[in-house]
Amino acid sequence: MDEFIALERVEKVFEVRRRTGFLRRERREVRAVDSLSFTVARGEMVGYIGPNGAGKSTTIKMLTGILTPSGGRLRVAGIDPARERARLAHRIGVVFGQRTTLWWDLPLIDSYRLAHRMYRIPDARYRENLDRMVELLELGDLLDVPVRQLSLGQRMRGDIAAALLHDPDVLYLDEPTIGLDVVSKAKVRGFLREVNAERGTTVLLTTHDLQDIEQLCSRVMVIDHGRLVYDGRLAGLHEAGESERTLVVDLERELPPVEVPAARVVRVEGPRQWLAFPAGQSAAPVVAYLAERYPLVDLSVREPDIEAVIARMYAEKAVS
Ligand SMILES: Nc1ncnc2c1ncn2[C@@H]1O[C@H](COP(=O)(O)OP(=O)(O)OP(=O)(O)O)[C@@H](O)[C@H]1O
Repeated sequence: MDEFIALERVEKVFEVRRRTGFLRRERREVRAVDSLSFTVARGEMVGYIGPNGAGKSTTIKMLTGILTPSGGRLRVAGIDPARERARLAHRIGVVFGQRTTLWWDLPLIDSYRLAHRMYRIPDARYRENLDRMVELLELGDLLDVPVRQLSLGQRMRGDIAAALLHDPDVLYLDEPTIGLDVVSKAKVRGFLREVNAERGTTVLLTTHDLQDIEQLCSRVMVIDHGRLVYDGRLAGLHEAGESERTLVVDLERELPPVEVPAARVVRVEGPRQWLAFPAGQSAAPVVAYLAERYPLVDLSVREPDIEAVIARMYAEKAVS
């Protein structure tokens, strides 16, 4: 397999100083990315998802060379991004849904002319690419409009075109459909599918919208606390099953597994028992039932792990 993006035990540790008193400061390490390994083949479209603070942006920043890893080995198109950021820039395109790389006060076309010069795109290729983008992203009427006057959906299409004019081999998309209406989302997704099929562009997509993944990516990676917790087909996440929460109960003494409707004992350790129950259901009836019949000392509820959460989110999306 042609490994276009390769990470081997990549780490990123931030040192943060926190004020803990009038003159006291505490140093703390945040392990944003922790021994992360994966490869992406040329032409793959991969979803990269996880909860807030999971380490997604940090990964993308290392892949573009903005941040240097604290450890491990990272390559994009055979290039070490942190060492050869300028050379890599010609091979990658980046789109941030929350920020624009376009010139705010200038007509859209001026940002493209600048990219033409900056990336030294051959004239014929520039014209060809621009024409194709204008056609596919319906930018014709927008080229002479100052960027600040564009709607969010128009601006996003403008940004995506800007990221692709220099024929990058890989495209990083960070929330490309955030805030867009249904029609604009469909346009952006349709275009990305087209670009991937037509040019074989490798795409790494970060999103909180699982429909982006569903419609674009055959593979999804889930990151949590800087670690890869799932890598496979989206259907696999789906099949990860009905997610469950866990009620941990401490009884006065060791007892046989408790019997509670709509919950089942999954583990017993001395007087402590673990009960799984559907995540969508309140813990209150289970707790009330237990409290009435068993000598309870303490209890706590554990949320499902990220895979299960994402499986459930996906299941809900699929139904709605
Ligand atoms: N420059 C920094 N200095 C210190 N800590 C940082 C820095 N950048 C990120 N972090 C921390 O690293 C962790 C991972 O952050 P990151 O932005 O990569 O997460 P994310 O998955 O992109 O989250 P979100 O979905 O909210 O954008 C977080 O705990 C964050 O607070």
